[in-house]
Amino acid sequence: MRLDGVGRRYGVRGPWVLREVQLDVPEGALLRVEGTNGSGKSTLLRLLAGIDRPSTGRITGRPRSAYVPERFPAALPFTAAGYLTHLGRIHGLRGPEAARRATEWLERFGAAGHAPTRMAELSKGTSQKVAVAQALLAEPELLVLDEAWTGLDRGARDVLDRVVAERVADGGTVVFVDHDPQRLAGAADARYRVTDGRVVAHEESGPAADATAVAGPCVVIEAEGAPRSLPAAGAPQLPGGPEIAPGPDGTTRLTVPAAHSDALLRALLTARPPWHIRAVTAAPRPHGAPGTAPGTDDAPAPDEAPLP
Ligand SMILES: Nc1ncnc2c1ncn2[C@@H]1O[C@H](COP(=O)(O)OP(=O)(O)OP(=O)(O)O)[C@@H](O)[C@H]1O
Repeated sequence: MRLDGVGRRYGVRGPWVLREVQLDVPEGALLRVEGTNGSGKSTLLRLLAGIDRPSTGRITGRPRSAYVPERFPAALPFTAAGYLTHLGRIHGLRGPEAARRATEWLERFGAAGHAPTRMAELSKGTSQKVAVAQALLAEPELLVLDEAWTGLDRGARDVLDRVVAERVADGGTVVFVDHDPQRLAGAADARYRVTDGRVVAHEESGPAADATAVAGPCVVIEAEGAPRSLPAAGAPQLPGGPEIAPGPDGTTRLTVPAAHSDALLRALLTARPPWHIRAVTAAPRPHGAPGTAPGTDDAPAPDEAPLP
């Protein structure tokens, strides 16, 4: 999909919220959109999802899209399962298949018990699970998530992380906004910032950053996944060649120079089956420094401080 000279303003005399936006949205990519409150992120996402039209410019090549809005209209005259089944039918699914998928998604997000609850009576979090499920029902080629994690409990947030990784691994595209800078940390293929009505790409770290990375700080990733999908000791074929050791509670601890942590997180999230990231922490000493042997049992505990 391509946005060419796209602008959007609300009302013929309203200020331009977006101006001259040039953006390529490739297949099989995860794109993060950032910006301050009111900068126009939701406006951009609505245009991408096709539920709003540009005031000027063109959008071409739109794939089959689904959207989780920032505010979901919860007071609808349906039960949770009834609403999802209804939407599944609108998306062209046959009744039984729509009902099956509705149940499946509610189960996956831990909301199966609320299938017969009327939408107006759902808690905010459960209502948000329905909002996410409605977007996933029809397996969209482009999934647009506007703060979709907000209000979800931890289990459901983790499920949504995995679902995003699965969609991208299957060749779909996901565009998301989230207030948590650690959301899907390192997994995004590109990050864009909406600022002064423009959509600008974030600069990625270049080769110079990589050159100094090995001597720099480390990151410890605690993850859960299929142990046989990673080698038992050092893994040069993984980004950054992480040191690998058993972590707490059956997790695996991967220690990698900070400059490679984004790429490693992406590799884990898009592995088949995807790994579940339990924690990402800064390591106290440089990777490979004498006595630190990151990831081994006698290594000093990593700092608990979250990464910046
Ligand atoms: N339907 C609308 N009618 C009029 N103005 C609107 C409408 N939607 C958004 N705006 C205005 O467009 C600007 C950008 O809003 P938008 O919701 O896109 O920003 P945002 O970056 O998503 O903000 P936030 O981080 O607070 O969610 C704001 O000034 C907002 O008031």
